[in-house]
Amino acid sequence: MKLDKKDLLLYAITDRSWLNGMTMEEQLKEAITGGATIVQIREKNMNYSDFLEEAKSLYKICKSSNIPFIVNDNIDIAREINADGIHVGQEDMDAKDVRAIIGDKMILGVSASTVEEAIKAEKNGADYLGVGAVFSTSTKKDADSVSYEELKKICDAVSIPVVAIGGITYDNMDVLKDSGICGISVISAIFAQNDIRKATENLKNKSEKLFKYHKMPVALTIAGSDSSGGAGIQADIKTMTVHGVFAESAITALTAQNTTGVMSVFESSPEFLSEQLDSVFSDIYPNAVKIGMVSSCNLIHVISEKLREYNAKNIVVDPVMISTSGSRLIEEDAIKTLKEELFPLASVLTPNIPEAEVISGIEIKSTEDMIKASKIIGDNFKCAVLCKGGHSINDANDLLYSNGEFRWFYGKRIENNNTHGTGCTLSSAIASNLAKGKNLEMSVLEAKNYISGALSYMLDLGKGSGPMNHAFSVHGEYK
Ligand SMILES: Nc1ncnc2c1ncn2[C@@H]1O[C@H](COP(=O)(O)OP(=O)(O)OP(=O)(O)O)[C@@H](O)[C@H]1O
Ligand SMILES: Cc1ncc(CO)c(N)n1
Ligand SMILES: [Mg+2]
Repeated sequence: MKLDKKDLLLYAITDRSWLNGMTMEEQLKEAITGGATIVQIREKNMNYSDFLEEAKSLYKICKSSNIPFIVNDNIDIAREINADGIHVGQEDMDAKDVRAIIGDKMILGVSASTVEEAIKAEKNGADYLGVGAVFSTSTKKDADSVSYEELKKICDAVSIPVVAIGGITYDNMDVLKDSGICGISVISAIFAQNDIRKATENLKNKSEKLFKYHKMPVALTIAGSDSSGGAGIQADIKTMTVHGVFAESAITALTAQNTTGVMSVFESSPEFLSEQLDSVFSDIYPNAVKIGMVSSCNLIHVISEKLREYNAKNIVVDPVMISTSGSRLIEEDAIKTLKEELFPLASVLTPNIPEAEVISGIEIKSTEDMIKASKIIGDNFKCAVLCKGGHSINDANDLLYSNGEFRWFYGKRIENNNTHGTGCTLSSAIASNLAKGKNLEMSVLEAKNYISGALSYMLDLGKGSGPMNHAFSVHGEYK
Protein backbone atom coordinates (compact mmCIF):
# COMPACT_ATOMS: atom_id res chain seq x y z
CA MET A 1 0.00 0.00 0.00
CA LYS A 2 1.25 3.45 -0.88
CA LEU A 3 0.89 6.10 1.81
CA ASP A 4 -0.73 9.38 0.89
CA LYS A 5 0.10 12.56 2.84
CA LYS A 6 -3.58 13.00 3.58
CA ASP A 7 -3.67 9.65 5.38
CA LEU A 8 -1.62 11.23 8.15
CA LEU A 9 -4.12 13.98 9.00
CA LEU A 10 -5.37 12.23 12.12
CA TYR A 11 -3.37 9.23 13.26
CA ALA A 12 -5.04 7.21 16.06
CA ILE A 13 -2.88 4.94 18.24
CA THR A 14 -4.58 2.35 20.42
CA ASP A 15 -3.99 2.01 24.15
CA ARG A 16 -5.65 -0.55 26.43
CA SER A 17 -5.18 1.60 29.52
CA TRP A 18 -8.20 3.69 28.50
CA LEU A 19 -10.62 0.84 27.76
CA ASN A 20 -13.14 2.03 30.30
CA GLY A 21 -15.88 -0.59 29.83
CA MET A 22 -15.66 -0.76 26.03
CA THR A 23 -13.72 -3.28 23.94
CA MET A 24 -10.82 -2.16 21.78
CA GLU A 25 -12.94 -3.00 18.74
CA GLU A 26 -15.81 -0.81 19.90
CA GLN A 27 -13.47 2.07 20.65
CA LEU A 28 -11.77 1.79 17.26
CA LYS A 29 -15.09 1.80 15.40
CA GLU A 30 -16.03 5.02 17.19
CA ALA A 31 -12.67 6.61 16.30
CA ILE A 32 -13.04 5.61 12.65
CA THR A 33 -16.59 6.88 12.45
CA GLY A 34 -15.32 10.13 13.99
CA GLY A 35 -12.76 10.48 11.18
CA ALA A 36 -9.42 8.89 12.15
CA THR A 37 -7.41 8.59 8.91
CA ILE A 38 -4.84 5.96 9.93
CA VAL A 39 -4.62 3.53 12.85
CA GLN A 40 -1.73 1.99 14.74
CA ILE A 41 -2.03 -0.92 17.13
CA ARG A 42 0.39 -0.41 20.02
CA GLU A 43 0.60 -3.19 22.58
CA LYS A 44 3.50 -3.12 24.98
CA ASN A 45 2.62 -5.93 27.40
CA MET A 46 0.76 -8.62 25.51
CA ASN A 47 1.79 -12.15 24.61
CA TYR A 48 2.21 -13.01 20.97
CA SER A 49 -1.02 -14.94 20.44
CA ASP A 50 -3.23 -12.33 22.14
CA PHE A 51 -1.48 -9.56 20.19
CA LEU A 52 -2.03 -11.50 16.99
CA GLU A 53 -5.73 -12.02 17.69
CA GLU A 54 -6.27 -8.38 18.50
CA ALA A 55 -4.26 -7.25 15.48
CA LYS A 56 -6.35 -9.46 13.18
CA SER A 57 -9.59 -8.18 14.56
CA LEU A 58 -8.62 -4.48 14.47
CA TYR A 59 -7.16 -4.86 10.98
CA LYS A 60 -10.48 -6.20 9.75
CA ILE A 61 -12.25 -3.09 11.03
CA CYS A 62 -9.74 -0.76 9.36
CA LYS A 63 -9.86 -2.68 6.12
CA SER A 64 -13.62 -2.42 5.86
CA SER A 65 -13.28 1.38 6.15
CA ASN A 66 -10.25 1.52 3.86
CA ILE A 67 -8.02 2.97 6.59
CA PRO A 68 -4.32 2.04 6.68
CA PHE A 69 -3.47 -0.24 9.60
CA ILE A 70 0.02 -0.04 11.10
CA VAL A 71 1.57 -2.36 13.69
CA ASN A 72 3.87 -0.81 16.28
CA ASP A 73 7.27 -2.47 16.84
CA ASN A 74 6.28 -6.06 16.15
CA ILE A 75 7.49 -6.97 12.70
CA ASP A 76 6.40 -10.63 13.03
CA ILE A 77 2.80 -9.67 13.72
CA ALA A 78 2.86 -7.10 10.91
CA ARG A 79 4.07 -9.75 8.50
CA GLU A 80 1.81 -12.50 9.71
CA ILE A 81 -1.37 -10.47 9.21
CA ASN A 82 0.10 -8.68 6.18
CA ALA A 83 -0.63 -5.29 7.76
CA ASP A 84 -0.42 -2.11 5.68
CA GLY A 85 2.61 -1.01 7.63
CA ILE A 86 4.96 -1.16 10.56
CA HIS A 87 6.18 1.60 12.87
CA VAL A 88 9.51 1.44 14.66
CA GLY A 89 11.15 3.68 17.26
CA GLN A 90 14.80 4.66 17.57
CA GLU A 91 15.37 1.96 20.21
CA ASP A 92 13.74 -0.74 18.12
CA MET A 93 15.17 -2.38 15.02
CA ASP A 94 17.17 -0.26 12.58
CA ALA A 95 14.92 1.13 9.84
CA LYS A 96 17.24 -0.20 7.14
CA ASP A 97 16.93 -3.77 8.47
CA VAL A 98 13.17 -3.46 8.78
CA ARG A 99 12.90 -2.24 5.20
CA ALA A 100 15.02 -5.17 4.05
CA ILE A 101 12.65 -7.62 5.73
CA ILE A 102 9.30 -6.08 4.81
CA GLY A 103 10.15 -5.22 1.19
CA ASP A 104 8.91 -2.22 -0.80
CA LYS A 105 5.18 -2.66 -0.48
CA MET A 106 4.68 -2.27 3.25
CA ILE A 107 4.55 1.25 4.77
CA LEU A 108 7.44 1.97 7.13
CA GLY A 109 7.03 4.62 9.83
CA VAL A 110 9.93 5.70 12.03
CA SER A 111 10.01 7.78 15.21
CA ALA A 112 12.52 10.62 15.25
CA SER A 113 13.26 13.52 17.54
CA THR A 114 16.24 15.18 15.85
CA VAL A 115 17.10 16.33 12.32
CA GLU A 116 19.89 13.72 12.16
CA GLU A 117 17.53 10.87 13.07
CA ALA A 118 14.98 12.16 10.57
CA ILE A 119 17.42 12.37 7.67
CA LYS A 120 18.81 8.93 8.49
CA ALA A 121 15.32 7.41 8.64
CA GLU A 122 14.43 8.87 5.25
CA LYS A 123 17.63 7.52 3.77
CA ASN A 124 16.90 4.11 5.29
CA GLY A 125 13.58 3.91 3.52
CA ALA A 126 11.00 5.35 5.92
CA ASP A 127 7.72 6.43 4.30
CA TYR A 128 6.76 8.81 7.09
CA LEU A 129 8.10 10.08 10.39
CA GLY A 130 6.46 10.35 13.78
CA VAL A 131 8.19 13.28 15.48
CA GLY A 132 7.85 14.01 19.17
CA ALA A 133 7.23 14.44 21.94
CA VAL A 134 6.02 17.90 20.91
CA PHE A 135 4.25 18.37 24.28
CA SER A 136 4.79 16.56 27.53
CA THR A 137 2.94 13.28 27.50
CA SER A 138 1.49 10.97 30.07
CA THR A 139 1.70 7.90 27.79
CA LYS A 140 5.45 7.88 27.22
CA LYS A 141 7.27 9.57 30.08
CA ASP A 142 10.76 8.78 28.77
CA ALA A 143 10.12 10.37 25.38
CA ASP A 144 12.62 13.02 24.20
CA SER A 145 11.00 16.40 23.86
CA VAL A 146 11.07 18.20 20.54
CA SER A 147 10.82 21.98 20.36
CA TYR A 148 8.71 23.71 17.73
CA GLU A 149 11.90 24.94 16.04
CA GLU A 150 13.32 21.41 15.83
CA LEU A 151 10.02 20.08 14.49
CA LYS A 152 10.07 22.74 11.77
CA LYS A 153 13.70 21.96 10.92
CA ILE A 154 12.86 18.28 10.59
CA CYS A 155 9.94 19.00 8.27
CA ASP A 156 12.23 21.17 6.11
CA ALA A 157 15.03 18.61 6.06
CA VAL A 158 13.07 15.61 4.78
CA SER A 159 10.76 15.07 1.85
CA ILE A 160 8.70 12.31 3.44
CA PRO A 161 5.61 13.40 5.40
CA VAL A 162 5.87 14.13 9.10
CA VAL A 163 3.24 13.60 11.76
CA ALA A 164 3.66 15.20 15.20
CA ILE A 165 3.16 13.13 18.33
CA GLY A 166 3.22 13.49 22.09
CA GLY A 167 0.74 15.18 24.39
CA ILE A 168 -1.29 16.70 21.58
CA THR A 169 -4.82 17.77 22.52
CA TYR A 170 -7.66 19.64 20.85
CA ASP A 171 -6.65 22.74 22.81
CA ASN A 172 -2.90 22.80 22.23
CA MET A 173 -2.67 21.60 18.59
CA ASP A 174 -3.09 25.10 17.08
CA VAL A 175 0.53 26.07 17.73
CA LEU A 176 1.74 23.28 15.38
CA LYS A 177 0.03 24.94 12.40
CA ASP A 178 3.00 26.26 10.41
CA SER A 179 5.56 23.62 11.37
CA GLY A 180 5.17 21.72 8.10
CA ILE A 181 3.57 18.58 9.58
CA CYS A 182 0.87 16.71 7.65
CA GLY A 183 -1.16 15.86 10.72
CA ILE A 184 -1.17 14.77 14.33
CA SER A 185 -0.88 11.47 16.08
CA VAL A 186 -2.81 10.97 19.30
CA ILE A 187 -3.70 8.34 21.87
CA SER A 188 -5.48 9.83 24.85
CA ALA A 189 -6.98 12.78 22.93
CA ILE A 190 -9.13 10.08 21.29
CA PHE A 191 -9.22 6.95 23.42
CA ALA A 192 -9.34 8.57 26.88
CA GLN A 193 -12.37 10.68 25.95
CA ASN A 194 -15.88 9.90 27.13
CA ASP A 195 -17.35 10.45 23.68
CA ILE A 196 -14.67 9.02 21.41
CA ARG A 197 -16.58 9.69 18.21
CA LYS A 198 -17.23 13.34 19.02
CA ALA A 199 -13.65 13.91 20.24
CA THR A 200 -12.27 12.40 17.02
CA GLU A 201 -14.64 14.49 14.91
CA ASN A 202 -13.46 17.67 16.62
CA LEU A 203 -9.79 16.79 16.17
CA LYS A 204 -10.38 15.92 12.53
CA ASN A 205 -12.18 19.17 11.79
CA LYS A 206 -9.43 21.20 13.36
CA SER A 207 -6.67 19.16 11.65
CA GLU A 208 -8.33 19.78 8.31
CA LYS A 209 -8.20 23.51 8.89
CA LEU A 210 -4.68 23.62 10.33
CA PHE A 211 -2.78 21.17 8.16
CA LYS A 212 -4.32 21.41 4.72
CA TYR A 213 -1.54 23.71 3.46
CA HIS A 214 1.82 22.22 2.57
CA LYS A 215 5.27 23.65 2.05
CA MET A 216 7.80 22.22 -0.34
CA PRO A 217 11.40 22.98 -1.28
CA VAL A 218 11.75 25.45 -4.15
CA ALA A 219 14.34 25.69 -6.90
CA LEU A 220 14.75 28.39 -9.52
CA THR A 221 16.10 27.82 -13.01
CA ILE A 222 17.60 30.75 -14.89
CA ALA A 223 18.00 29.36 -18.39
CA GLY A 224 16.84 29.30 -21.99
CA SER A 225 13.66 27.70 -23.31
CA ASP A 226 14.05 24.67 -25.57
CA SER A 227 10.98 24.43 -27.78
CA SER A 228 11.53 20.68 -28.20
CA GLY A 229 11.23 20.18 -24.44
CA GLY A 230 14.29 18.01 -23.79
CA ALA A 231 16.79 20.60 -22.57
CA GLY A 232 16.80 24.08 -21.04
CA ILE A 233 13.97 25.41 -18.92
CA GLN A 234 11.68 22.54 -19.88
CA ALA A 235 14.15 19.84 -18.79
CA ASP A 236 14.82 21.78 -15.60
CA ILE A 237 11.17 22.07 -14.64
CA LYS A 238 10.48 18.40 -15.35
CA THR A 239 13.53 17.33 -13.34
CA MET A 240 12.72 19.53 -10.35
CA THR A 241 9.10 18.42 -10.39
CA VAL A 242 9.87 14.70 -10.26
CA HIS A 243 12.31 15.43 -7.42
CA GLY A 244 9.40 16.76 -5.36
CA VAL A 245 10.74 20.30 -5.66
CA PHE A 246 8.63 23.27 -6.76
CA ALA A 247 10.17 24.78 -9.90
CA GLU A 248 10.34 28.50 -10.69
CA SER A 249 11.90 29.98 -13.82
CA ALA A 250 13.48 33.14 -15.19
CA ILE A 251 13.94 32.82 -18.95
CA THR A 252 17.11 34.20 -20.54
CA ALA A 253 16.20 33.35 -24.14
CA LEU A 254 13.70 31.52 -26.29
CA THR A 255 15.20 29.05 -28.71
CA ALA A 256 13.54 27.56 -31.76
CA GLN A 257 15.16 24.18 -31.34
CA ASN A 258 14.63 20.50 -31.87
CA THR A 259 16.69 17.32 -31.69
CA THR A 260 18.52 18.22 -34.91
CA GLY A 261 19.66 21.70 -33.90
CA VAL A 262 18.93 25.28 -32.88
CA MET A 263 17.17 27.25 -35.64
CA SER A 264 17.07 30.61 -33.91
CA VAL A 265 17.45 32.38 -30.60
CA PHE A 266 15.38 35.26 -29.25
CA GLU A 267 17.09 36.76 -26.25
CA SER A 268 15.32 38.25 -23.27
CA SER A 269 16.21 41.90 -22.64
CA PRO A 270 18.30 42.53 -19.52
CA GLU A 271 15.44 44.61 -18.11
CA PHE A 272 12.93 41.83 -18.57
CA LEU A 273 15.24 39.21 -17.05
CA SER A 274 15.75 41.55 -14.12
CA GLU A 275 11.98 41.86 -13.65
CA GLN A 276 11.56 38.10 -13.70
CA LEU A 277 14.23 37.71 -11.03
CA ASP A 278 12.71 40.43 -8.84
CA SER A 279 9.30 38.77 -9.13
CA VAL A 280 10.64 35.40 -8.12
CA PHE A 281 12.99 36.39 -5.29
CA SER A 282 10.60 38.86 -3.68
CA ASP A 283 7.84 36.28 -3.33
CA ILE A 284 8.66 32.56 -3.41
CA TYR A 285 12.30 32.56 -2.29
CA PRO A 286 14.15 29.60 -3.84
CA ASN A 287 16.24 27.19 -1.75
CA ALA A 288 18.53 26.60 -4.73
CA VAL A 289 19.25 28.21 -8.10
CA LYS A 290 20.35 26.54 -11.32
CA ILE A 291 21.82 28.67 -14.10
CA GLY A 292 21.93 27.32 -17.64
CA MET A 293 22.16 29.07 -21.00
CA VAL A 294 23.05 32.76 -20.67
CA SER A 295 24.27 34.03 -24.00
CA SER A 296 25.39 37.62 -23.49
CA CYS A 297 27.33 39.87 -21.11
CA ASN A 298 24.39 42.11 -20.22
CA LEU A 299 22.30 39.17 -19.06
CA ILE A 300 25.16 37.86 -16.96
CA HIS A 301 25.51 41.28 -15.28
CA VAL A 302 21.84 41.21 -14.34
CA ILE A 303 22.00 37.69 -12.94
CA SER A 304 25.09 38.24 -10.80
CA GLU A 305 23.68 41.52 -9.49
CA LYS A 306 20.35 39.96 -8.53
CA LEU A 307 21.88 36.82 -6.99
CA ARG A 308 23.99 39.09 -4.76
CA GLU A 309 21.12 41.46 -3.99
CA TYR A 310 18.90 38.61 -2.83
CA ASN A 311 21.70 36.62 -1.21
CA ALA A 312 20.85 33.49 -3.23
CA LYS A 313 22.09 30.16 -1.90
CA ASN A 314 23.01 26.80 -3.44
CA ILE A 315 23.87 28.14 -6.88
CA VAL A 316 24.59 25.51 -9.54
CA VAL A 317 26.15 27.02 -12.66
CA ASP A 318 26.07 24.89 -15.80
CA PRO A 319 28.39 26.78 -18.14
CA VAL A 320 26.41 25.95 -21.27
CA MET A 321 28.41 26.79 -24.39
CA ILE A 322 27.46 24.39 -27.16
CA SER A 323 24.32 22.24 -27.47
CA THR A 324 24.45 18.45 -27.88
CA SER A 325 23.56 19.04 -31.53
CA GLY A 326 26.60 21.32 -31.98
CA SER A 327 25.03 24.80 -31.94
CA ARG A 328 26.79 27.64 -30.14
CA LEU A 329 24.71 28.96 -27.20
CA ILE A 330 26.96 31.73 -25.86
CA GLU A 331 28.73 34.74 -27.40
CA GLU A 332 32.54 34.61 -27.30
CA ASP A 333 33.03 37.66 -25.03
CA ALA A 334 30.33 36.41 -22.63
CA ILE A 335 32.57 33.53 -21.56
CA LYS A 336 34.92 36.05 -19.93
CA THR A 337 32.05 37.76 -18.09
CA LEU A 338 30.70 34.39 -17.01
CA LYS A 339 34.07 33.60 -15.43
CA GLU A 340 34.41 36.98 -13.77
CA GLU A 341 30.90 37.46 -12.47
CA LEU A 342 29.05 34.17 -12.16
CA PHE A 343 31.62 31.50 -11.37
CA PRO A 344 32.69 33.13 -8.07
CA LEU A 345 29.05 33.00 -6.91
CA ALA A 346 28.63 29.31 -7.73
CA SER A 347 28.39 26.57 -5.11
CA VAL A 348 29.24 24.19 -7.91
CA LEU A 349 30.14 24.51 -11.60
CA THR A 350 29.22 21.66 -13.94
CA PRO A 351 31.27 21.87 -17.16
CA ASN A 352 31.39 19.03 -19.65
CA ILE A 353 34.80 18.15 -21.05
CA PRO A 354 34.86 20.69 -23.93
CA GLU A 355 33.67 23.41 -21.53
CA ALA A 356 36.26 22.44 -18.93
CA GLU A 357 38.91 22.78 -21.66
CA VAL A 358 37.78 26.30 -22.52
CA ILE A 359 37.55 27.38 -18.86
CA SER A 360 40.81 25.83 -17.68
CA GLY A 361 42.76 26.54 -20.85
CA ILE A 362 44.15 22.97 -21.01
CA GLU A 363 43.35 20.09 -23.31
CA ILE A 364 41.57 17.11 -21.75
CA LYS A 365 42.53 13.76 -23.19
CA SER A 366 42.63 11.57 -20.08
CA THR A 367 41.32 11.23 -16.55
CA GLU A 368 44.54 12.89 -15.33
CA ASP A 369 43.67 15.88 -17.51
CA MET A 370 40.19 15.96 -15.98
CA ILE A 371 41.79 16.11 -12.53
CA LYS A 372 44.16 18.90 -13.61
CA ALA A 373 41.46 20.98 -15.28
CA SER A 374 39.06 20.65 -12.33
CA LYS A 375 41.75 21.79 -9.94
CA ILE A 376 42.65 24.79 -12.08
CA ILE A 377 38.99 25.82 -12.32
CA GLY A 378 38.10 25.20 -8.67
CA ASP A 379 41.18 26.97 -7.31
CA ASN A 380 40.72 29.86 -9.68
CA PHE A 381 37.07 30.55 -8.96
CA LYS A 382 36.91 29.26 -5.38
CA CYS A 383 33.99 26.97 -6.04
CA ALA A 384 33.35 23.24 -6.33
CA VAL A 385 33.64 21.78 -9.84
CA LEU A 386 31.90 18.75 -11.29
CA CYS A 387 33.68 17.85 -14.51
CA LYS A 388 31.24 15.64 -16.45
CA GLY A 389 32.54 12.69 -18.38
CA GLY A 390 29.68 12.31 -20.86
CA HIS A 391 32.06 13.27 -23.67
CA SER A 392 34.81 10.84 -22.72
CA ILE A 393 35.15 7.73 -24.77
CA ASN A 394 34.88 4.67 -22.56
CA ASP A 395 32.86 5.55 -19.54
CA ALA A 396 30.57 8.18 -18.06
CA ASN A 397 32.49 9.04 -14.92
CA ASP A 398 32.18 12.51 -13.42
CA LEU A 399 34.79 14.11 -11.18
CA LEU A 400 33.91 16.35 -8.24
CA TYR A 401 36.58 18.71 -6.91
CA SER A 402 35.39 20.30 -3.70
CA ASN A 403 37.23 21.78 -0.70
CA GLY A 404 40.55 20.55 -2.06
CA GLU A 405 39.34 16.95 -2.42
CA PHE A 406 38.54 14.83 -5.44
CA ARG A 407 35.77 12.29 -5.71
CA TRP A 408 34.79 10.24 -8.72
CA PHE A 409 31.17 9.42 -9.45
CA TYR A 410 31.19 6.35 -11.60
CA GLY A 411 28.57 5.70 -14.24
CA LYS A 412 28.28 2.90 -16.75
CA ARG A 413 28.10 4.33 -20.26
CA ILE A 414 24.63 3.66 -21.58
CA GLU A 415 24.53 2.91 -25.29
CA ASN A 416 21.99 5.60 -26.07
CA ASN A 417 22.54 8.39 -28.57
CA ASN A 418 19.55 10.24 -27.23
CA THR A 419 21.41 12.52 -24.84
CA HIS A 420 19.78 15.85 -25.63
CA GLY A 421 19.63 17.82 -22.37
CA THR A 422 21.69 15.52 -20.14
CA GLY A 423 23.74 18.45 -18.84
CA CYS A 424 20.70 20.60 -18.07
CA THR A 425 19.01 17.68 -16.39
CA LEU A 426 22.00 16.74 -14.25
CA SER A 427 22.51 20.30 -12.99
CA SER A 428 18.80 20.64 -12.20
CA ALA A 429 18.83 17.35 -10.32
CA ILE A 430 21.80 18.60 -8.26
CA ALA A 431 19.98 21.90 -7.57
CA SER A 432 16.84 19.98 -6.56
CA ASN A 433 18.78 17.86 -4.09
CA LEU A 434 20.53 20.93 -2.65
CA ALA A 435 17.12 22.62 -2.30
CA LYS A 436 16.02 19.64 -0.22
CA GLY A 437 18.93 20.27 2.14
CA LYS A 438 21.21 17.44 0.99
CA ASN A 439 24.95 18.09 0.97
CA LEU A 440 26.86 18.50 -2.30
CA GLU A 441 28.28 14.96 -2.49
CA MET A 442 24.93 13.35 -1.81
CA SER A 443 23.26 15.74 -4.26
CA VAL A 444 25.68 14.77 -7.01
CA LEU A 445 25.47 11.06 -6.23
CA GLU A 446 21.68 11.01 -6.41
CA ALA A 447 21.65 13.25 -9.50
CA LYS A 448 23.99 10.84 -11.23
CA ASN A 449 21.69 7.93 -10.41
CA TYR A 450 18.75 9.94 -11.71
CA ILE A 451 20.39 10.76 -15.05
CA SER A 452 21.43 7.13 -15.50
CA GLY A 453 17.81 6.08 -14.90
CA ALA A 454 16.46 8.67 -17.33
CA LEU A 455 18.92 7.56 -20.03
CA SER A 456 18.31 3.85 -19.40
CA TYR A 457 14.65 4.26 -20.26
CA MET A 458 15.84 4.43 -23.90
CA LEU A 459 13.26 6.96 -25.03
CA ASP A 460 13.52 7.45 -28.76
CA LEU A 461 11.95 10.64 -30.09
CA GLY A 462 12.90 12.95 -32.94
CA LYS A 463 15.25 12.73 -35.89
CA GLY A 464 18.46 13.69 -34.06
CA SER A 465 19.85 13.15 -30.58
CA GLY A 466 16.55 12.88 -28.74
CA PRO A 467 15.52 13.74 -25.19
CA MET A 468 15.40 11.46 -22.14
CA ASN A 469 12.36 10.43 -20.13
CA HIS A 470 12.59 12.75 -17.17
CA ALA A 471 9.61 11.07 -15.52
CA PHE A 472 10.88 7.49 -15.82
CA SER A 473 10.41 6.93 -12.12
CA VAL A 474 6.88 8.31 -12.04
CA HIS A 475 5.39 6.68 -15.11
CA GLY A 476 6.61 3.17 -14.56
CA GLU A 477 3.42 1.80 -16.05
CA TYR A 478 4.46 3.03 -19.51
CA LYS A 479 7.76 1.18 -19.39
N1 LIG B 1 25.81 7.63 -22.68
C1 LIG B 1 25.82 7.95 -21.39
N2 LIG B 1 25.67 6.99 -20.45
C2 LIG B 1 25.67 7.30 -19.14
N3 LIG B 1 25.79 8.53 -18.66
C3 LIG B 1 25.95 9.54 -19.54
C4 LIG B 1 25.97 9.32 -20.95
N4 LIG B 1 26.12 10.52 -21.56
C5 LIG B 1 26.17 11.44 -20.60
N5 LIG B 1 26.09 10.87 -19.36
C6 LIG B 1 26.09 11.55 -18.08
O1 LIG B 1 25.17 12.64 -18.16
C7 LIG B 1 25.62 13.73 -17.40
C8 LIG B 1 25.74 14.96 -18.30
O2 LIG B 1 27.01 14.93 -18.88
P1 LIG B 1 27.38 15.46 -20.31
O3 LIG B 1 28.87 15.41 -20.37
O4 LIG B 1 26.60 14.74 -21.33
O5 LIG B 1 26.86 16.96 -20.19
P2 LIG B 1 26.64 18.05 -21.29
O6 LIG B 1 27.55 17.84 -22.44
O7 LIG B 1 26.72 19.33 -20.60
O8 LIG B 1 25.15 17.78 -21.76
P3 LIG B 1 24.32 18.70 -22.78
O9 LIG B 1 24.52 18.07 -24.10
O10 LIG B 1 22.93 18.62 -22.32
O11 LIG B 1 24.88 20.06 -22.70
C9 LIG B 1 26.92 13.29 -16.77
O12 LIG B 1 26.64 12.77 -15.48
C10 LIG B 1 27.41 12.19 -17.68
O13 LIG B 1 28.30 11.31 -17.05
C1 LIG C 1 17.87 26.25 -24.19
C2 LIG C 1 18.98 25.28 -24.07
N1 LIG C 1 19.78 25.31 -23.00
C3 LIG C 1 20.79 24.42 -22.87
C4 LIG C 1 21.04 23.49 -23.85
C5 LIG C 1 22.22 22.55 -23.68
O1 LIG C 1 21.97 21.29 -24.00
C6 LIG C 1 20.17 23.48 -24.97
N2 LIG C 1 20.34 22.60 -25.99
N3 LIG C 1 19.17 24.38 -25.06
MG1 LIG D 1 25.87 21.03 -21.23
